[in-house]
Amino acid sequence: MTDRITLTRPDDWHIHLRDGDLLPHTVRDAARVFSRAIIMPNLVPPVRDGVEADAYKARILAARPQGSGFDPLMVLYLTDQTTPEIIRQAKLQGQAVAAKLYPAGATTNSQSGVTSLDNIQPALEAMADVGMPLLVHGEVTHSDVDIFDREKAFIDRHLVQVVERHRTLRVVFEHITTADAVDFVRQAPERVAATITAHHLLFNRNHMLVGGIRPHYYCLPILKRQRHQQALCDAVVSGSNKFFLGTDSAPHARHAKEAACGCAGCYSAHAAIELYAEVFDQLGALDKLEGFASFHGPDFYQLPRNRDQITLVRDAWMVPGSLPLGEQNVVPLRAGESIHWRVLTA
Ligand SMILES: NC(=O)N[C@@H](CC(=O)O)C(=O)O
Ligand SMILES: [Zn+2]
Ligand SMILES: [Zn+2]
Repeated sequence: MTDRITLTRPDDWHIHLRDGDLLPHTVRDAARVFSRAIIMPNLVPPVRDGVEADAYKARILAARPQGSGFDPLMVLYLTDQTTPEIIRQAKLQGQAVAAKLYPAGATTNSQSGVTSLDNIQPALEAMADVGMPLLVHGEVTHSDVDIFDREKAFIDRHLVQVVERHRTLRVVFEHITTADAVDFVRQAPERVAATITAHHLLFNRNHMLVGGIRPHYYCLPILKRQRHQQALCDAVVSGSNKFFLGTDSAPHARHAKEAACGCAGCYSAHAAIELYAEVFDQLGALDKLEGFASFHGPDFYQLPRNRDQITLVRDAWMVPGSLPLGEQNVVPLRAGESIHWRVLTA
């Protein structure tokens, strides 16, 4: 049994840091282990252009712990109004590394999202042209589509066409949750990849719904049945470079989740790499963790791999029942339970 593993320092290719007085807490948790992170732009109002990305980046940098070299990689939020000029300018100025498609109404703070893909064709053409990857929250929003089928419907109705139509566009299918998404990404061209969260590897919808409803497991895309969880695990164990780490750590205050209409999002930044280590360990695939966490992401984004390393040891610790994040309390993943791996601090 392996009790210790050393990895090239990982990055998080999908995280929500939020803003304001949450920032010092979310940035500290992300920067604890990750060297870089793709910063999701779904603020209110969202990060719509290079100037807004620069301003948000400055707030993140100001919130870093002393001495931290944490590097936030900024992302534009596509709206019906996003022009090719906005894309070209942000790329030219180095203000954003990617742009994110939120179908309007699909998830938290997606009110300003895209109402029809027709509206962003010129922006997508510009992205393909300048080499700016498209990041996708891949769920349809039509009320006639069951919430458990929304990811597959998005592939069939939209993603296939986007990939076919824009032949040089690089695409990251974010936080995939189904066997259908795994199959789609596998058979797609090299320029199509996906992030996978720790919680979609660890849990299925039974964890959320059997024996009582557990709002802290509620996120979007929603946890699916076990067969899909297994397909995600198979994808990471395969070692394919098309799959990489993106926590989708997304804090919501306890009162906003433990409510009659609770918010979607799980907080995992307090223990992200530890939770992934646990999954890979359970799958007997600790040797595949470094590729997934530290190599496939930078390779896809055409960025250098990190040079330094972290070490994880098999050593259980208890996660607090709740974490103070600024004025708010957040119930993190594994709250009040133990995690079997720990990061060795130098
Ligand atoms: N994943 C979630 O359930 N929530 C995210 C938004 C998102 O990534 O879809 C959030 O911002 O809270
Ligand atoms: Zn999303
Ligand atoms: Zn997200």
